[in-house]
Amino acid sequence: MEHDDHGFSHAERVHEDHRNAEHITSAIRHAESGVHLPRGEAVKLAVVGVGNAGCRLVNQILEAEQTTGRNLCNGNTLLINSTEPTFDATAHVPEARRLTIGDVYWEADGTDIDGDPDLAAEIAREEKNDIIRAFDHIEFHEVDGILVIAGLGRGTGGGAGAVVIDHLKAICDEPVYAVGVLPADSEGEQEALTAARSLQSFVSKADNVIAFDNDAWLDGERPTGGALDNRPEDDTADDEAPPSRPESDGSGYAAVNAALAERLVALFAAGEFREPSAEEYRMDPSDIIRALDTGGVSTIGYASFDLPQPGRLRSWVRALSDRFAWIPEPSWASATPRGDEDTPTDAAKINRLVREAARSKLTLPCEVSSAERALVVLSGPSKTVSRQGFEGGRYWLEKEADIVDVMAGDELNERATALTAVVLLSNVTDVDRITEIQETAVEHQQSLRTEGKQYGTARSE
Ligand SMILES: Nc1nc2c(ncn2[C@@H]2O[C@H](COP(=O)(O)OP(=O)(O)OP(=O)(O)O)[C@@H](O)[C@H]2O)c(=O)[nH]1
Repeated sequence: MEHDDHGFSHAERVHEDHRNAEHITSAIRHAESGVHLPRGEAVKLAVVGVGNAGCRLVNQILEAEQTTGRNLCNGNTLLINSTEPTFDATAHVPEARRLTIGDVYWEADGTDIDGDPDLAAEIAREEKNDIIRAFDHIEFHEVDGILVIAGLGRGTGGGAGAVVIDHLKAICDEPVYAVGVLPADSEGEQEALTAARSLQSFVSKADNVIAFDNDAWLDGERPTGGALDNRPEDDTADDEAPPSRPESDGSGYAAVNAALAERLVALFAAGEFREPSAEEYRMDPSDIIRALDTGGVSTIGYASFDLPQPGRLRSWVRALSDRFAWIPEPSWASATPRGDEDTPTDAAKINRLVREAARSKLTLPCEVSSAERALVVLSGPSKTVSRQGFEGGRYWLEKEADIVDVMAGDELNERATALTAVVLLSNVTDVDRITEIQETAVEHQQSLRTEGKQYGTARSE
């Protein structure tokens, strides 16, 4: 196959020209959308956890920041819950940043939110002043957006979470995104109904909702007889089994929370490492905001592989010869590739990695081609990042996965020990799990009506 001076085949050249034209369009869109993050500046988001799930996940994000050396929120955190979360679940968040709502109700007549989103929403509206005062802990001028995180299947996250988004929108100009956790099927019909309603109100209020499906993520990882499985061992009794919910300390969620936090930090804190990179390939963090501009529901894919590490002696010799040009590098120290080689194997690997990320277990499994926009971020040491492979992966996402608007950028980090691809698919519309939850919700609402029961205890919005 014939290649031009830049090593592109004809098809790749046509694609490259198209891409250059897109860069210009993208610059115009940036100017129009008012997103003006300086290149190389990572996005900073304040993270607000509402309810138990939200509080645990904020804590987990802070832990992921520590282990990865990335910085997503710069300490801008706030927890809002109707019960005091356990210390373990919030250890990384200072006490001053934890607000308890609804205790007046509890003290007056023992009323507890306990799964009731209408009551939770009413409380969050009545305690608006306390919530707004708690927002003082957030340095709004330091952040590019707010991320409200909540489980949608019960009262505090689903009901109060939506009102917290309203309060935030009323006082700040930055976009307010949400992370909404969908309940597992085994939790029951009431949780499905609450989640269906809460998802609808989150989508209408927030600028974008990144969804996480507990059903897909807990499935198969549910420890038998462990905290997540309260059901009888006989699988045939599944239909009659009572709804199961993990233990109240949330220990059964540890693995899925770690996976979600890892993805959120890898995506939003991308651009944090600012090693020199070819300008046209460097990750532009404003693209994250542009990708989320679609509104609707979004999902994240992730793939990574560990890089072979050179032995200690080899890296020491390499470091020496990098530092002092007059010290020649012995051939045995160069046994693993270095520098800017772009071998076909590298290219194929990177291309595969991008595909794997898009085909990986998404935070919300969906039909990838139903996404309106996509953003791919590749992160790793420069010697492992094959530009050709990355372009191939991006090309695949556009053509094979049939997504019209794909943004891409790399983040070179010489200290990384793994090569990572993160894919954000925004405004996905073909999602089986959401359809399933909506169907269960409709059936449950009908059966409640037939039985003459009321949903929730407080007035609805
Ligand atoms: N991934 C994940 N999901 C969770 C976790 N805790 C709860 N959930 C999910 O989130 C939903 C809401 O649960 P909680 O956060 O405990 O409830 P809440 O929002 O505090 O509401 P109330 O219990 O009514 O006060 C549940 O239906 C679960 O699907 C968690 O730590 N991780």
